[in-house]
Amino acid sequence: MFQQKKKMEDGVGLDCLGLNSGSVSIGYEKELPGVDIFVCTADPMIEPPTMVINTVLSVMAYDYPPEKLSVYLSDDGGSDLTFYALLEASRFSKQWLPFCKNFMVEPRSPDAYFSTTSLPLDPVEAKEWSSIKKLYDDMKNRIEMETKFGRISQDIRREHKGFLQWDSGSTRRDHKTILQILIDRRDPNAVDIGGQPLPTLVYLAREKRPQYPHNFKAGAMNALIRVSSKISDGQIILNVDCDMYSNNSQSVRDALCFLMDEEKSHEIAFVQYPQNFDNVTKNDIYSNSFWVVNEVEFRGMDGNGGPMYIGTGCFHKRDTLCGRKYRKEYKGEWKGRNDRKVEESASELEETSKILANCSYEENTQWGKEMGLMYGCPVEDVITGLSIQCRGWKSIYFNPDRKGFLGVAPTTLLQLLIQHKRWSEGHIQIFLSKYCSLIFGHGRITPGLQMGYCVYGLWAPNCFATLYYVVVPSLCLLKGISLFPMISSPWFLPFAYVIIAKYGYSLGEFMWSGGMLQGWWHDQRIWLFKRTTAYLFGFMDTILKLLGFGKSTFVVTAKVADEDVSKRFEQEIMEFGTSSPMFTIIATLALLNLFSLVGVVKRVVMGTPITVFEPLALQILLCGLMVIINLPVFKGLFFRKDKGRIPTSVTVKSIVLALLACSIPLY
Ligand SMILES: O=c1ccn([C@@H]2O[C@H](COP(=O)(O)OP(=O)(O)O[C@H]3O[C@H](CO)[C@@H](O)[C@H](O)[C@H]3O)[C@@H](O)[C@H]2O)c(=O)[nH]1
Ligand SMILES: [Mn+2]
Repeated sequence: MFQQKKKMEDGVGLDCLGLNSGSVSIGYEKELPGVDIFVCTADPMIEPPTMVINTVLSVMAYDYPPEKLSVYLSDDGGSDLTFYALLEASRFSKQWLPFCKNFMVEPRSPDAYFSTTSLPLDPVEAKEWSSIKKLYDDMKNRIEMETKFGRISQDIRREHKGFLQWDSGSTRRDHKTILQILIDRRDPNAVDIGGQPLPTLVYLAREKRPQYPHNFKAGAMNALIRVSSKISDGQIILNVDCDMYSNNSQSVRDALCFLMDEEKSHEIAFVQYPQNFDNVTKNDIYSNSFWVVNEVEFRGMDGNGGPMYIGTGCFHKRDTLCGRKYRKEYKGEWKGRNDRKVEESASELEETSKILANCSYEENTQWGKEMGLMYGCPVEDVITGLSIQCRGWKSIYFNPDRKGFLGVAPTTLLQLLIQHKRWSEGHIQIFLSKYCSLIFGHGRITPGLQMGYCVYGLWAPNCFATLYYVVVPSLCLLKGISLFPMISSPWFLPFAYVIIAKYGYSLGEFMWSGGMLQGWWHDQRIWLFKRTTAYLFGFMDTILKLLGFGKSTFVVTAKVADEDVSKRFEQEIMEFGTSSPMFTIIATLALLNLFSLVGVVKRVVMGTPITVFEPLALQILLCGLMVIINLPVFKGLFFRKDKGRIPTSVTVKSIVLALLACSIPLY
């Protein structure tokens, strides 16, 4: 079964275990475990409530028995706007879910569906399609109207008792736990327009107090784990970011094929889908596609014990996420534990569960250490996954043709660099902590996986090698100092081999994984920018933290942009626009190489014989490539008039810095 399911990735759609709908073995239907789905959001301004509820609706509409499905929205923004949007979604789901099921809609995020399909030909279907689209548009308008005002009107407040939980004193960072069960599957009235039951839907904003660290997404997830254990206690937990809608209504059943497999499931802790995005443009100038990560690196890890946990699109067994250690005897054991009966009424449940999301609940417990997601690391997901694997569990990477989840990738250069700073910082922190895959992982995970983690763990220190290569050879070129062997020397061969093999392989790997030549070139540019800025800052911040300065942060990636910024993203024009120190570094490095190249050209024009340049050939090549790859930077510095250009202050700073660097005497 197991191997067969894996083969599905290659398009051999096999219906393993009979779990997929419409299959023969109805018997399995009864055995299906409860699935709790956690959606995390943190800020209604940069994660618009309409986007969040599209994700919620897409996971509510999974092809899975609704009485076994519960969806929880964690709102770290503690915003009544998000709550209002969720309330609207709970009403709209009564039409949307039956529509999806009757017409086999795909994808089941209304926004994504209506923007990719047009009016169906069949008249019956067309009528339904138009009426549901109108309902959706009306709802979206209502939500956007309230979001624009930034405040919920009194009329709407009166519609639901949940709004009473926002009292005058509550702010984002200081409020008590807000918990509302919007749909209770035990309620006989919780049915859709066709009379079918609806999945449970819960809104949670855990308590926030300034004196308690809230531990960002990890803290939110742990509160969800506890609250859900009281309300639905699904044995499987799916975790998605608020922008990652479900693009495939079969994903739950697919994941269960691994998690319930008769032979192997007892050793599997989680099933991870890759991160894919639906806003990637044709040539992908910010290299958001992760071709090589998804097709090479994660498959490699999969073959060595399993991929990392990357925080979204991941199905966990509740037990293992809560700290359970692997033991051989577990085989076949967990299936028996089904459907705990909850006696309390919805409002009683709300009151008793609220306590579990209070700040003080975790004091003197193992939460954040041995239980749930681990605290203190900007990539809480990766360190948690690693510790699960070190407890003896395996994981599965599943990447079917029809993508399981689609999210929103960064649309400006700065957003991208900030995201990568967080990631590189998180990975190096793990590498330098007691959880280092080489030390802690020794004897616990396979050597292949130990090394696999190092690829990411060593991202950050890589900045130094890159900085050396983009600065020193060019400066030496300017001064006429040769660093590499002559082209005619046999010592040139190893250099030529490394360069050709490295870049030839990199291009090949990129294209085998599904990328294009242009995309690869953009990928090289982004690697350069990431290494010289994001990784450098990530490394420095880590060192500062190790020395006791600075504290953990989590800068949430924006999922919306101004109209003209989005337009430039569509047109694939690189977005600078703000004066960030990262841009000063990028521009300075570009100019420094430009000046060196100009220096060479000047000498040629002045009549210096070409032979003089032979010992400098590799440096000229490197410097020339640096100038070409930085063309968008020069455009941003000197040739653009739009708001996305490099700001004048950055231009001035970088020119001064580059000139200073060029005037350093080297002997
Ligand atoms: O205090 C916080 C901060 C963030 N989030 C949520 O965490 C998710 C991820 O945040 P985002 O800004 O989108 O970060 P990304 O860089 O896109 O996230 C990737 O990397 C993170 C770790 O760095 C993981 O947590 C994510 O799951 C993974 O998708 C979002 O849904 C946020 O709403 C919270 O719930 N609380
Ligand atoms: Mn994200």
